Amino acid sequence: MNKPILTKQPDDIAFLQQLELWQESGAIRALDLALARFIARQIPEAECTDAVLLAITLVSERTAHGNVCLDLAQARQDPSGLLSPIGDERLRDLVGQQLRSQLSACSVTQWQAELRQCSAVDDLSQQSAESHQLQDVESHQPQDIKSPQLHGIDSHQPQDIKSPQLHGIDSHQPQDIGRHQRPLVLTGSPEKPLLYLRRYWQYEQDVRRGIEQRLKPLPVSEKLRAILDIVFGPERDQIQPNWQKVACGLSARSGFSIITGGPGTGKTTTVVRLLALLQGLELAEGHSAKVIRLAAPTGKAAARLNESIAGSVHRLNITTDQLSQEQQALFPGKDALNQWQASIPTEVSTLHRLLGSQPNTRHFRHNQANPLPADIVVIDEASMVDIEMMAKLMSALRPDARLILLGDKDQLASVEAGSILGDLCDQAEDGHYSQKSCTYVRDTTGQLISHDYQASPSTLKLPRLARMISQTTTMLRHCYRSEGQNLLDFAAWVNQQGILNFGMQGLQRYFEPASKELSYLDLPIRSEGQREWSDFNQLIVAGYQPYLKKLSELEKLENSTTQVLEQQVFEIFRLHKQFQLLCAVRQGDFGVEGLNHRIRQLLASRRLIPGGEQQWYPGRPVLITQNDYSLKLMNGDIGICMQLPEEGQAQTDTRHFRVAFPDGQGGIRWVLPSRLQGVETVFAMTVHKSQGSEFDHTALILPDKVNAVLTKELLYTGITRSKTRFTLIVPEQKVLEAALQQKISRISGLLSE
Ligand SMILES: Nc1ncnc2c1ncn2[C@@H]1O[C@H](COP(=O)(O)OP(=O)(O)OP(=O)(O)O)[C@@H](O)[C@H]1O
Repeated sequence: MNKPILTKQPDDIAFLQQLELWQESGAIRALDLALARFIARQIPEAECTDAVLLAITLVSERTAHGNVCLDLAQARQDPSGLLSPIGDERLRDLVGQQLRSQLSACSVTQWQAELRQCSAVDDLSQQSAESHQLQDVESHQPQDIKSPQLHGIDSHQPQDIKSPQLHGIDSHQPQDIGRHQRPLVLTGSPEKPLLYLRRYWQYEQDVRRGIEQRLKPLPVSEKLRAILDIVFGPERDQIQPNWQKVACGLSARSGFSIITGGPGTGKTTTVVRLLALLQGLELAEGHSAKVIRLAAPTGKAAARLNESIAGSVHRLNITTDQLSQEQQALFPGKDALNQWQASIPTEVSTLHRLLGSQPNTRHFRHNQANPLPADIVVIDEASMVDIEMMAKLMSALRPDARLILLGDKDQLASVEAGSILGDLCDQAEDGHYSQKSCTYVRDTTGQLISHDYQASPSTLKLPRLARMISQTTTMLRHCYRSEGQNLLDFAAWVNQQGILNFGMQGLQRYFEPASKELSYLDLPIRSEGQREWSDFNQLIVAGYQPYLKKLSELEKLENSTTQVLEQQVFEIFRLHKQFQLLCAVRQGDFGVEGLNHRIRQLLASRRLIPGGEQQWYPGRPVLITQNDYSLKLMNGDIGICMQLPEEGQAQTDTRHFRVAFPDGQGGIRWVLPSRLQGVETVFAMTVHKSQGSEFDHTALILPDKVNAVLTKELLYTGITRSKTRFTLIVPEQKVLEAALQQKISRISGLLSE
């Protein structure tokens, strides 16, 4: 049955003209409009309703803001969060009013019905759970999603949307678009209908499948308790339950597990003990050790885990005389213990490197066809992993490989779409452990999970997958850090949105009287509307002076050996890590761009760095913004420009700039500035970019206007980048108040029934 070939021109469609205005106002991207136009060309006129085009535009626009899909009911009920903020007030009102009138023009039921009728939409919403499952399997066939044409739409490259291949679809009959090639997927329940761009739907399916196939409880050896006792040593603290032990027990019986917790709760310590437990179980049974791979989403996070995991493995040091006779029988002799300890890896790579990223493609060397040769994979800082990367990781794992995710669920979600760790840990606070899990934990770890964390009637209301994931998730609840307690208490207050109960007085409690750990700076407006920056300047100079002073000594170094030089450079990096200014936004006087400029001028005026406008100068700290495999530099790495004597010519005056980067293996990598492509000055850094890093003292400056990116998660992430001191810089108190009340809400269907 052939439908007529289309003759309509998108320019004839009044709603598309309205969308042009939306794009000009900044409410949607050119890409969102291009997608709506493209699909309008492909589908019969009768299907091309305003409601359909609106849904396409919104789902595309929402993914740019971190959402995996569009919840139609929620969009209709609360349109305030839809579309990007519009600067021009008149346009804001006009576009807002147009959006509201479009949304109120049809009910959610009608909206779904029109989408179902549309040949660009693959309707999975009415399928039974069983056929849904079948669909998952079917849709996994490579031709569904791997065709370059569809990657064109999905990968959001406008030029691909106009690719001849896609026009090819246009010039043929639209009904020829196979169901599995339709660019949109409608799913969810009648109460929560979800519309996806197919690529994101597929990613979510891959992640779900990867988790589900690992949730079946694994057999657990009866030696578990004995080995766990060796790994943890004699119980010193009386905190009950010891959540670290609970985490090891729950993770040991599942192919998928999550260990979450705030700063200093012992995530790294616990994962080292867990890996020791898993390897110990293998070795005690006479099997060979498992292949373990450790990874983190950025170079910086990988380097930090590298450091802390090496320390934790070292502290694990188990000796024969510590063991009882029964325990010695499991690991007879020093060699067996050495072999056990050596089986725990300390090398951490980035996730991209682990999967084998290939230049200029979204594909990785390791995938379903060429799985990663690993039995156990640990991913740290998992909150930073977006849905695409998680899906690629799941596809690259062997079906029998264990996956362990570590991270702080309360931190900012990934920059790209998805908030996987947050979604998976949504219920972690309350535990929801079943009776079976509690009995298992008691029998294998000796820990008693109190009633507060056991399953309750509310557990039954959770989706099935959420209930299952709760049984393999542990939230570490005790902080073992000896310093910065006041700072962590404040972070917890921000995270729990204390402002809703205690107002701003609740916040003052932490800052008054000013403690060494927490300080508060405002930037009052003095004369002629000018702000008073003197306290800020003092803070910045005090923060950056130590490393810059040390750097100036370096320039005077002559005849030094490489070793001495490197020691000096490490000292410069140590001093540099003492302080970091963080910003919430990029643009404006209070954003990264304005503040980098201001700080450069300030430091030059104090003769701490050279004046002038040259791009490179000694003391310039830089952040790598894109992976560069040839230089072995990863997104997030920080380097410092230095002026050094040329190697072998120390006594001459020939001096050159080099950018120094710690190589993560105890050495320094020197790079010519001209070779660095994606770098930016980092006197000021966004909170997003600071994820995975830690500094002794961080100062977080807020902008002077309320902004959608200001959320409690952003504040929490900024505060927890500090080890010992935190300074909050607030030009306008109402902006802080708004940020404390705002929560990130990202739409996904990961845990939907
Ligand atoms: N059970 C414990 N008993 C005593 N000290 C502990 C315990 N667990 C962790 N620690 C100590 O607490 C500190 C923080 O531990 P760890 O680095 O494992 O935490 P983390 O959650 O990974 O921290 P971060 O948030 O900084 O990544 C370390 O000094 C560690 O030695």
